[in-house]
Amino acid sequence: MRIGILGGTFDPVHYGHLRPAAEVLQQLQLDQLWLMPNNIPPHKQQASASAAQRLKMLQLAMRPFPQFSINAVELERATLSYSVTTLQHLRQKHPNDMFYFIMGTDSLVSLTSWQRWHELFNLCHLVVCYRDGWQLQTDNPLYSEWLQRHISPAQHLAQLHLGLGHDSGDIIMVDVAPQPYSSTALRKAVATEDWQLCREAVPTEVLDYILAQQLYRN
Ligand SMILES: Nc1ncnc2c1ncn2[C@@H]1O[C@H](COP(=O)(O)OP(=O)(O)OP(=O)(O)O)[C@@H](O)[C@H]1O
Ligand SMILES: O=C(O)c1ccc[n+]([C@@H]2O[C@H](COP(=O)([O-])O)[C@@H](O)[C@H]2O)c1
Repeated sequence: MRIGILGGTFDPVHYGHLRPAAEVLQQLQLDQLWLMPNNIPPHKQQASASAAQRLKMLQLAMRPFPQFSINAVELERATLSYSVTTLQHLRQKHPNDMFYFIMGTDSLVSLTSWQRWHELFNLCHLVVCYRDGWQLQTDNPLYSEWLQRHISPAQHLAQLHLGLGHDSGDIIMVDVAPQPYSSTALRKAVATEDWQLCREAVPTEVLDYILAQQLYRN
């Protein structure tokens, strides 16, 4: 199987996660899409909502997306959620599957600060979705790697069909409809009662849950 993984803190989940993931699933003709909440984000402060609350919000959000499921492997690990550790584990557990790790351009531009980042190219393909305000600059240490590895979804699929593709190592650049939302802006929007932004960016069931649990009020 070919499996897309969107890792994140999801504090809270929003359409900037869900819609690009759905587009990637379709454009790359993937079999499954896993949402993978982290436990201890390596490069961020600890989440404001608990792991159980972030998981519940994901469960509510994914209902309209039948090919989405949640992989909670990082929540079961008490250490920092390094992606390389997770992908090594997943490759061992699913030796016949191919993994596509999905991220926004904000994550791509800081990839060289990730733990053993170069090993990711032996474990999965990276799928990069456009995110407003972020672009890989020529002076980024990743730039030369990107030049060698980047490919469009159509080229990637054509190579697979011809039997010329690889199990891992491509950087697949996917054009997705821009989603100008972030969890940071949404936490602020809840605190300032900007319900218009909340309703636009978060599924109704998730917003109801945020309000019922009194999350992000300060
Ligand atoms: N609006 C968006 N468009 C495209 N990709 C996104 C968007 N929001 C988040 N992502 C991607 O989803 C993944 C998980 O993101 P995360 O859960 O950290 O959300 P976030 O909105 O970036 O959170 P925060 O504002 O707290 O930093 C990351 O790879 C990130 O690049
Ligand atoms: O492995 C790392 O060093 C690493 C550094 C930063 C982020 N990540 C992963 O990238 C995904 C998005 O992270 P974030 O911080 O934007 O929620 C999530 O799965 C993180 O665990 C991983």
